[in-house]
Amino acid sequence: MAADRRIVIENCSIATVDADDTEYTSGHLVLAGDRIESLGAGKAPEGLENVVRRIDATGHLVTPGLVNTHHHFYQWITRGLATDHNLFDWLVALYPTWARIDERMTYAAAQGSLGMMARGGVTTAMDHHYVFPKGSGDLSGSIIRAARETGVRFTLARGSMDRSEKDGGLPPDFAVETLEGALAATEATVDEHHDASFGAMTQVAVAPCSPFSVSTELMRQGAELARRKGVRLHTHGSETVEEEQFCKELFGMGPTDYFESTGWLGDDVWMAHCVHMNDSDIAAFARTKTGVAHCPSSNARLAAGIARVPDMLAAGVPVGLGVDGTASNESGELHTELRNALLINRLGAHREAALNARQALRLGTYGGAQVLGRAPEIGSLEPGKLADLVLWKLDTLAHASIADPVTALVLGAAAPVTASFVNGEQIVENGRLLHVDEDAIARSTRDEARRLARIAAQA
Ligand SMILES: Nc1nc2[nH]c(O)nc2c(=O)[nH]1
Repeated sequence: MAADRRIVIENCSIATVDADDTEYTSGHLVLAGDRIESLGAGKAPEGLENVVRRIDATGHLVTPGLVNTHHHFYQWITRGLATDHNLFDWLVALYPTWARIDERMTYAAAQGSLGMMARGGVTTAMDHHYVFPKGSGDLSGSIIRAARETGVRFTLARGSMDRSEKDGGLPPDFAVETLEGALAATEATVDEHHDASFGAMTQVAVAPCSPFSVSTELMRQGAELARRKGVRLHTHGSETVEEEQFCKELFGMGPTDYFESTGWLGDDVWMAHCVHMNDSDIAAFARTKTGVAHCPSSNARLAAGIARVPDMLAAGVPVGLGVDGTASNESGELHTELRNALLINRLGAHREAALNARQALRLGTYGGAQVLGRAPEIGSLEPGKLADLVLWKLDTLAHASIADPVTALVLGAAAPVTASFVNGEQIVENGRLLHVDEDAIARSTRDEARRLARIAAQA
């Protein structure tokens, strides 16, 4: 949209998620080009020029677009398998299938994962992709293409594994890359796809998978590579008691100390899960501003435990929310994670207000932007920020009797998305994706899931 073309949204509740948690019961927003030009209480100012569209958003809450901070898109075509396993057993059951993915499968799975999230209010997504079978094609390119087509802002965390069974790791030997191959391919992906500019639609992070699937050398050199290139670092950390035991046996220390010893704490790092953290681990994350991708549904599905999010927030740790891969969170939705984060953390802390609705919304918006390093641009509704926002319909049977819109959004049923914008461009209307064919994606994900199951069964 040209910079002088304006969209006016009026008559809505607004939760800005700015530093003061400013909210308007009945307000307006003016979008100009790709930015939020102004917002406030009451009607938009009279006499605005070049208004190309006026949206009467009566009955809606407008929030910043949701930001997903941890996912594995390829798992969209292996949902519903190994349903009663803990993390290590689940991984061992699924690695042989995952090691057979190819470019067509990865593209379809990325379309499915992105489509499901975008329909539910996600405007910024990430994919931690760490399985690169030999001869499987341009997997990273196919994932980035799917993100561009869907219209969401995107971070590809180029993952890798090089510690297989023969080196004491968990993955089978045929599922991993070499140290040199993983580093070279990661660097090439950064060079080809990373955009460091304000408002970038595609960024790349360096993302070796986890302590039990990655050599210490790949952790160290991966961190050096990321810092040389000025990109962020991502990995799984402290997810289960088994991982903690693994680290103590192999490295003689717990996961957080191991990460610190390999250069993996810092304000350019975010880690998924962080369930098994003691006080000194949380203090180390807070001191270094290392971010956390909290994935409550996946942690429950894999019986991993409950991350100490209220303690992390109190200590000043940046925390966002993650769907996680859909082989461990079949719903694939982020808006339900707002509710699950609130409920699960109250259970974990045994405290009624351990996390409230506004904190949950902040985790899914500004917190996510912080951990992805995008907080100057997105995550809150403020003049000058990019126009990434969602109109949630709260005036139907599901929500109309709840007076407070943020409570309705977080604690109520999953709210319908009337419209969702990225850079001021609409990508969702009435819960349907505008730029891609949802029904065609449903068919191709079904077909690719079946093809993968067939190939894996024959291997
Ligand atoms: N929840 C998940 N944890 C993981 N650890 C690891 O090494 N891979 C995974 C994964 O796919 N999901």
